[in-house]
Amino acid sequence: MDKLLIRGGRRLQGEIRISGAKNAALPELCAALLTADPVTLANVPRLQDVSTMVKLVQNMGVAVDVAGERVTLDASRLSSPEAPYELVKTMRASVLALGPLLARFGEATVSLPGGCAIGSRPVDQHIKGMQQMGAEIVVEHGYMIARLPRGRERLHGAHIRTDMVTVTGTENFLMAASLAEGETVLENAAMEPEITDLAEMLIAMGADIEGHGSSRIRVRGVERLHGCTHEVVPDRIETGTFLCAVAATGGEVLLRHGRAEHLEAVIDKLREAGATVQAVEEGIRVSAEGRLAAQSFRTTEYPGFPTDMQAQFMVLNVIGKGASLVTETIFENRFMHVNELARLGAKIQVDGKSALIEGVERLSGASVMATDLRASASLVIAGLVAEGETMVDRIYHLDRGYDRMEEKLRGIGADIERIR
Ligand SMILES: CC(=O)N[C@H]1[C@@H](OP(=O)(O)OP(=O)(O)OC[C@H]2O[C@@H](n3ccc(=O)[nH]c3=O)[C@H](O)[C@@H]2O)O[C@H](CO)[C@@H](O)[C@@H]1O
Ligand SMILES: C=C(OP(=O)(O)O)C(=O)O
Repeated sequence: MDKLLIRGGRRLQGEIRISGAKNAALPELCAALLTADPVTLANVPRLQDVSTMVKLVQNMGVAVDVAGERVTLDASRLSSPEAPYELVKTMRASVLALGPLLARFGEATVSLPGGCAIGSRPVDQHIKGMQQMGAEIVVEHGYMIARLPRGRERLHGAHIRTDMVTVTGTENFLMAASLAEGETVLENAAMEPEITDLAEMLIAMGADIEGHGSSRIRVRGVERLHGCTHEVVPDRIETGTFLCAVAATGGEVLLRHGRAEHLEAVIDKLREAGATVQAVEEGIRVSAEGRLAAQSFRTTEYPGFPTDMQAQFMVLNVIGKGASLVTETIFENRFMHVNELARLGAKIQVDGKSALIEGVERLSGASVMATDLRASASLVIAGLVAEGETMVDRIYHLDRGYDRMEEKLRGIGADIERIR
């Protein structure tokens, strides 16, 4: 199992190129199932989840050609509309196959994703929404088995109001509604930039969508969608992770292609902490010196502070001046990094949904274990500032969602190597 060895204490200086967003690329790979024409995605990040999604659609019979960051998919023929447990268990986003399969082929068998390290993560809203659009769904032997009633060829439009804001739920409904008969209105829709990016791709395929980026989206179904070429939006969470890394170590870095307008809640907190963050033509420029001021925050849906940035920003608080309170409102178990950060010298007390952090002047290197994707990223940032050596184990979590993170960090002066 690969590990990362980090020798902390280096300033970060230079330039990093931000990759395409994992959480946009994954639904967009599934959107290729909606058409018999070839679809090309550009700026696809090279990471494990993308390889898993490619495997998932190949397993259904989709022809996929991967050429660096360009992926072309041809779903003209499908052998089996199924997402098996073996693939779904490693990547929850596999549930995104449900909407497109049902919409185009009228049937889908998708393994229930189950829980993961950060929480229970049910898919009841996905099921309810698809049922409202006319699908018959039974859950048996750990699978959602979905089909259209006898005599029906397409899903139908519906008025869907989810009980909570769900990102992949909104994406599943958007894809399904694009090929459904009639109009669908999504209330309480997620507003994340990845939703907007997916909607723009679907529009380029011929879909009729209005209101994406707001909490009310209207989709008028069309009979067929055609191929397109679409460039995946830059990854705001990768961008935020590197912003926090530079703010923690000190230095000056340009994050090429980073989009400040997608990260306002994080950037506001970084500025309040004392970092300089500027939106420039090429991306985002960040610089910081010395200890910053700890910042309290609570995670909420976009445009609030993203839960996917909670663990990384917490490191700034751990080494920041003063006390801070971090509240996680999206997932019930997203403080797995706390005990590992404590091994490096962090002072954090968790009480239910909140973590009370008392800033310390220094961290000292130790062996730590990654427990989930963003927890891994927080341990890497902590390792970059800790004195001495930090070994981060189980970095397969990190590889799931970061495109060659250690190479990018080495490029800006970090002392970090992968031990195989
Ligand atoms: C591939 C992808 O894009 N993943 C992101 C997506 O995950 P994902 O789409 O899985 O997260 P959701 O937005 O659906 O989850 C939000 C909350 O709703 C709950 N819920 C959701 C659906 C459902 O049917 N029932 C239910 O109870 C979840 O357990 C969670 O507490 O949004 C999360 C919240 O921004 C991010 O952390 C993930 O990085
Ligand atoms: C939680 C995340 O991803 P996923 O939904 O794929 O588990 C994440 O990207 O931080």
